[in-house]
Amino acid sequence: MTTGLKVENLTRRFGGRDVVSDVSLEVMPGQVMCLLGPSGCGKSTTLRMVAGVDRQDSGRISVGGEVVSDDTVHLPAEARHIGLMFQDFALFPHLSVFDNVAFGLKGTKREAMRRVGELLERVHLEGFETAFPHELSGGEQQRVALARAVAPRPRIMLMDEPFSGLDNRLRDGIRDETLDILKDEGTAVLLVTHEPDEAMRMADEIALMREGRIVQRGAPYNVYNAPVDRSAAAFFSDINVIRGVVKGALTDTPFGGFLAPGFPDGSAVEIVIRPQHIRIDFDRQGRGPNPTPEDGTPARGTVVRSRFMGNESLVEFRMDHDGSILKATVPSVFLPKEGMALWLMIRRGRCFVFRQKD
Ligand SMILES: Nc1ncnc2c1ncn2[C@@H]1O[C@H](COP(=O)(O)OP(=O)(O)OP(=O)(O)O)[C@@H](O)[C@H]1O
Repeated sequence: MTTGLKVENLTRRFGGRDVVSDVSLEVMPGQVMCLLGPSGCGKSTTLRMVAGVDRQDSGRISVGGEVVSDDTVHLPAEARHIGLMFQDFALFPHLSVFDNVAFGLKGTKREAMRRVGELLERVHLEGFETAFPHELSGGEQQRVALARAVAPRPRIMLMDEPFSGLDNRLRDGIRDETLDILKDEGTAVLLVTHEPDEAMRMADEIALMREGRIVQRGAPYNVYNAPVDRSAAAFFSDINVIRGVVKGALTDTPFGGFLAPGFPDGSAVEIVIRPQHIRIDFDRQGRGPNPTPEDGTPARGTVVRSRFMGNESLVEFRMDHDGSILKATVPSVFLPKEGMALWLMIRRGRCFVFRQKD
């Protein structure tokens, strides 16, 4: 039994298509789980079923150890002890800040005043009690929405892209503030986002979704550093792909051999490398650095384009050996001229080898 949220084998069909397919997950109190995936992969549909505004075709949802929806039971949204925060967080425009936050509270007026006061202080909006939503900035409205959602002490908080309406400058602060409050309250949080950065920043655990299924689950560090396949790797950053065929547990490429453990001889594989794991070295009269076990053999390319991205520079190369394009990022400023020849090496410990799919 879990005191948080438990979802078992949830499936939802629209027009004969499984939009959510056999999704299971568990979120403990005080934990943040992010459903991360591209548009249309079924994240919001999953959340809507948990919220109780849509019903699954099969599967079970439990909150605090109590079944709230399965084949026989189906509690309405308001009986599930769930808080909601969506992108269009829609405060009640005709109610003051105080009344918005107090809206879902039961109990005496005194208790409500204490709870609202405590939360407005927590979101740095003390003194705004009598203001109306239209008098507040977007960030302030969002903080009222947070206070309102948290006020009745829901066991579960469901959030669907809750910060996407805010500009970047506000967003980071409000994300952190929201996390702190939800952790303090011990709420189990299920958050939907299509932005990997948001998921990495907020989640204790990421569930990566694709075409209605969870394809990978784990701590942000693990999902980023041990993707299950090429698409999972590509979801988090640009990637480079080098193809090859396994021979004697090694894949031979212009960058030297790559270990391909577990792949039989003759397997077509792809070696996936993130741009930050390519090492760049200078050309010394047509010669590059010596091969090393960590970085393999250097291969030469010429700069096609280089761009400054803020905290790093992105350099694109056309490789001498096959004309393919490889992308490398370098911390800070490195903007070599177009046409310059440089040598590239690939960090062996940081690349992934997958079976070639197409
Ligand atoms: N009520 C519905 N009737 C028919 N199809 C639906 C319905 N609701 C969702 N879908 C379809 O289910 C799929 C998944 O939609 P969903 O909104 O869950 O995706 P999502 O991952 O949340 O995407 P986004 O980030 O764009 O909101 C989509 O193809 C959508 O068109």
